[in-house]
Amino acid sequence: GNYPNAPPCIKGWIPWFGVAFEFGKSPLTFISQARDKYGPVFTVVAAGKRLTFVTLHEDFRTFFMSKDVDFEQAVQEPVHNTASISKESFYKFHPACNTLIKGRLTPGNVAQLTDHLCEEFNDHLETLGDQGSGGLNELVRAVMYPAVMSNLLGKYNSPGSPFTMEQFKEKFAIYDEGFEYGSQLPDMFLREWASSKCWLLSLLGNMVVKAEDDETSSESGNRTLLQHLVTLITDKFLPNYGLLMLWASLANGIPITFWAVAFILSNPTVYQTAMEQINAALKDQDTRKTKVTAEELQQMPYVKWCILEAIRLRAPGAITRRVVRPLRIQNYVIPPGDLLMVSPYWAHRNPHYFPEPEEFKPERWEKADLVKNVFLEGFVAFGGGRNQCPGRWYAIMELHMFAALILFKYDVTLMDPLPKPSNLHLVGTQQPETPCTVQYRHR
Ligand code: HEM
Repeated sequence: GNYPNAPPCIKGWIPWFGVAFEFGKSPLTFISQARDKYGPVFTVVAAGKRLTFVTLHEDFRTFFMSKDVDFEQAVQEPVHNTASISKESFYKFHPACNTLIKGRLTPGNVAQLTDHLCEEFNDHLETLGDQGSGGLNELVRAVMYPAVMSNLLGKYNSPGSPFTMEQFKEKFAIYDEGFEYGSQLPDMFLREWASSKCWLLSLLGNMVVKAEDDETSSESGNRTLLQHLVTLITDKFLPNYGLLMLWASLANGIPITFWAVAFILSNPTVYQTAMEQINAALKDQDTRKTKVTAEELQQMPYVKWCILEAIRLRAPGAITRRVVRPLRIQNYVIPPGDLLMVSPYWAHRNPHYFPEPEEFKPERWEKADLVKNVFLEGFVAFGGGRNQCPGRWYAIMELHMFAALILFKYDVTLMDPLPKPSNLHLVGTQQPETPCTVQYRHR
């Protein structure tokens, strides 16, 4: 129409539906093929939406910093579909929500959550017993779901509560699995997904009541994220915001933990180097009641490199902004209304920034100034700008802690080859395509 300088546009032959089918089958592969064919900036029309992909690193600054793009306007509809929060409420509360979480999870505040998280991980790891075998993905979830929930949101399972952890694992898995479709489609097309969402919303309703009760008794320094949220959100959507926060805190962190442990175990020299550091830092510790402090984590920089390398290789498929005014990128003008997309997954496969990009090479992180919390150039797993992931310092600490603890306490062996990542999803990180069994024995 009025934008002759718009980027090349990929449309399907069925009007409106566009390339939704082809795109939906394997969006990650589709993006890289489209880039090869159409160049670094291109628009995909899928299910009535225009998604404009920006693939050159030099344009990422514009994506993160331009005043002509907007985060809230890009995610409002998906937020409505996935957490049933009204448009008015979202625009009213979201900016303060983001500021709140960012403020609660600064590197300094994260250090104060470390001891409690370690206790939780230790206790849940102990329930594995002396030896056994099982799916690594299931193992990671069984330990991390309850531990991270309790660490960030407070204990939810008040005695006599009808919500069990087993049910939670099942409902959350369905909700997370369908999150991408759920963000696009009305509930009526997705019965089972919608019912899991309802279950989770009542759980959050229950946790909010508990957080409000405990609010009066806890000192401000010890409040959980949920208790802070309770004082911020003053409308009826409080549990819904709780659900979003819960999803954000588990959806990427936990699958990437799986990948981090799997990468370490599948690579003998990496494993050996990591174990030397873990054993040196924790040498006199009890393997049954292991306490890893923030200082001890700092003595295991190689393990942290492994974590960052796993995050690099399994970064979210896409992040998004809404174009609100005509936006110049390369020689194109992107029309307002487009969803602007960056794929961290593909950005991290650019050999200019990450030589041998498909290789798991923790040493590449030696060059990053991690003490000053600076990542490697070209690393965008946590997004950027005002809406950069506020949980990133927590995420790194959590993954670092989990890897150190499980490897110190247990001798773990992979029984299956390292799975391939599934490329079914664009939102969030990739799940393993095949099961991955481990054998473990308490040290
Ligand atoms: C390795 C794990 C994680 C990865 C790769 C990740 C990645 C991301 C990305 C890419 C975004 C969007 C940023 C943008 O659009 O610029 C985001 C947003 C967010 N993340 Fe994370 N994240 C992780 C872990 C966590 C954890 C553990 C928490 C909570 C403690 C968390 C809380 C959030 C929240 C609340 C938002 C929304 C921010 C907003 O509404 O402005 N994330 N994350």
